[in-house]
Amino acid sequence: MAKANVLFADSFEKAYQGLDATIQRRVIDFMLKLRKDPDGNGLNLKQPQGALSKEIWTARVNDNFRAVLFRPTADTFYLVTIRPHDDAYTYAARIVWDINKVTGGVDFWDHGAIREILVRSGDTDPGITTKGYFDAISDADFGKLGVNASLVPVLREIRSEDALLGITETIPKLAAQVVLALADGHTVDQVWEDIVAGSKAEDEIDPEDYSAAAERPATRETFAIVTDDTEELERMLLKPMSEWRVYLHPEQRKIAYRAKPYNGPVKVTGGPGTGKTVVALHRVKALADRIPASTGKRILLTTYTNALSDLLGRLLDDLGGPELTGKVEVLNIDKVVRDVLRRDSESQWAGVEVLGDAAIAVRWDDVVATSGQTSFDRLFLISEWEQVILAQNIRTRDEYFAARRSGRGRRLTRAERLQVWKLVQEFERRLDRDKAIGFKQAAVKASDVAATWSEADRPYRHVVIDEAQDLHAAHWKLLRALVPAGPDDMFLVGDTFQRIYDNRVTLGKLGIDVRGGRSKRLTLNYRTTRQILADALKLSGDELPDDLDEGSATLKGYRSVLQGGKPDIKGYPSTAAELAGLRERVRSWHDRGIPLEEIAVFARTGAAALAAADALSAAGITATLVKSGQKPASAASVQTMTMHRAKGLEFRAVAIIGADAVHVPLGIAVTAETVDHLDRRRDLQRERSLLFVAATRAREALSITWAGQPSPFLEGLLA
Ligand SMILES: Nc1ncnc2c1ncn2[C@@H]1O[C@H](COP(=O)(O)OP(=O)(O)OP(=O)(O)O)[C@@H](O)[C@H]1O
Repeated sequence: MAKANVLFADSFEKAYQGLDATIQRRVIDFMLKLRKDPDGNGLNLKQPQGALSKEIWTARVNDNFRAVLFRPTADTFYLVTIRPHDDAYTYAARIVWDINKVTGGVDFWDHGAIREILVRSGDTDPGITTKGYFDAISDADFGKLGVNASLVPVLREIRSEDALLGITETIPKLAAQVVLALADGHTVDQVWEDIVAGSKAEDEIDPEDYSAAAERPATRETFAIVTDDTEELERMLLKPMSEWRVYLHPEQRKIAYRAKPYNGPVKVTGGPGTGKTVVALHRVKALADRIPASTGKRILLTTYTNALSDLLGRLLDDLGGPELTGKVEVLNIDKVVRDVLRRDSESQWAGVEVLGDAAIAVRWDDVVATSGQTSFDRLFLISEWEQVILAQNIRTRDEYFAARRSGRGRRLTRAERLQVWKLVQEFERRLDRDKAIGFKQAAVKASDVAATWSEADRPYRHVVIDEAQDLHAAHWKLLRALVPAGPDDMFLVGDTFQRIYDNRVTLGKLGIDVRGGRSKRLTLNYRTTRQILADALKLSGDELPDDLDEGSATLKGYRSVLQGGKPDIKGYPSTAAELAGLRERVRSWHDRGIPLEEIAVFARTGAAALAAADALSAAGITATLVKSGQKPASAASVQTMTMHRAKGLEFRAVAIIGADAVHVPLGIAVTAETVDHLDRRRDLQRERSLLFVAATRAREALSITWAGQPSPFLEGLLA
């Protein structure tokens, strides 16, 4: 007999994880039995009385627990949840099933719960005169947006925000996003464009054909398929809850698993928490699946910092284990640079010290101090060196005289250019003397080396890049040269709203052309609650950053469907009082059940992050200062770190401290107006982005505090 087709929903996985190990084993047995012989003894399939769908059943897991399932055909089973006996029957009687008319995916929802929410929030009270949220939306529009017709009458009854938010937690995910966007005032056309169009089924939808529906991406977002491999099944169910490994949103799946090769580089942008890293990881998997294991590490996965490349390596292992990691080199960009220089016998790499930004800054200070001039300060010179001279790989004075200085605010006369050139020469001479090199300089050298390689010598077949917004032009030239130009050569994800280093590029000019439908944007945030997101957006300011090319980036349609409490935004009279407040806040988060390692404290400076760790430790709360380049502590400990270090991470609760007018923006990181007004604008924007990055690391709880005057960037929040 052919085996039954069994799928399980994310809600089933969640229920499974809440059970004791002995019951979990029974659940696995139950699933395998269901697949082998659904009508056999022991499963005790029964239909609840008064159920809303006649295909709803419950089945025996053990004496106390039953599974709730949907059986549209004799041999297809969709598992929804596992509950104690009576509960399972009650729940089963209230759920509704359908094939979505737009996505073709299988939808289900708890219809009984919706009614209860409306009653509880008073929205159904007779005599209520408040207008409904959706009075202006026609039934046909709801239908066009994939909202099931039987949901529309209840949606029309929603009058309060409470009911709105409660109901969006019980209806199918796509409908929830549509409803929230409409409630936020987005037009039907916008909602179609931003939310629904990407999930539309590619084939014709037969409203009765649950076998075809099971195959569609929209179904696979919510359901995973049960195979006969017990170990794999256990692994899927037992893994810590990270839904993204199993269920990609169709918008994400389409990008990561496109069957046809992309005809060149692909760029994926999107606000914080939209799953860019997740898409990059799945893209790596999709590409790896197409190459044989025997060919070695033919995919490069890279990002800006070491800490993030470590994290990517771990996530990749989670996603595909050794079979996948055996095909992928995961390196941060500076290691990629070293790797290339090491391959080249002429680059005389041995014994050269590579200097980070802080060491470079100190050395520039020395050059400025001994130069006897006051026209150019350190910040200006670093910018000119990195963003003009290194970015264009300028080698001679004449090249510098002829160079375009686009993006620079201060015009230079020929005499001034000569003066700058001499200072740069002096700076580089001193580095040479000390056998040292800056990271970006090393990248320029490496890209020169790689540019001499023949197509056949390029080491990778695919390059995938995370946090693309922070890479320097020399990094891009290098990456471009590591992979032969052609289908699926480069795949990059990033968000210029989160740019926190001073690197700006126009990819098109660096030989990375992402036109022709190869620029994608993700808009749904999976990390942060709506409440936190709304406040974080007020920090990001009005200025729109570039899109890594000649256009502007946008956060249009950016949204979350998660709910939570309002962030705590608060000033204190002194730093001591602020730290005392921090201790209390951390305690209360911990008392609420948030483990210490899921709580983070971010500050603009290392000194303030250290002070926070000390203050917490002194109060008996275990806390660790995580330095740049270090891994976060794995033990139960609050993590304190700078905002720079926080990039790419996430925590259940985040406290941002020291958001005062002196430290945010940080004076020494901002060019004076008189030196270069464009640099100043960018520096301020970067400081703002830091705060935005820090705030968007929070999943459930966020506080932003300061002592004395609040940061000017908090203005929108405090208004
Ligand atoms: N389809 C999905 N289903 C469930 N969770 C998801 C999904 N996609 C992403 N997530 C979760 O959302 C969070 C954010 O994802 P990710 O880190 O990939 O976002 P990002 O866009 O790279 O964020 P940032 O730019 O802020 O670093 C992670 O916890 C991830 O596991």
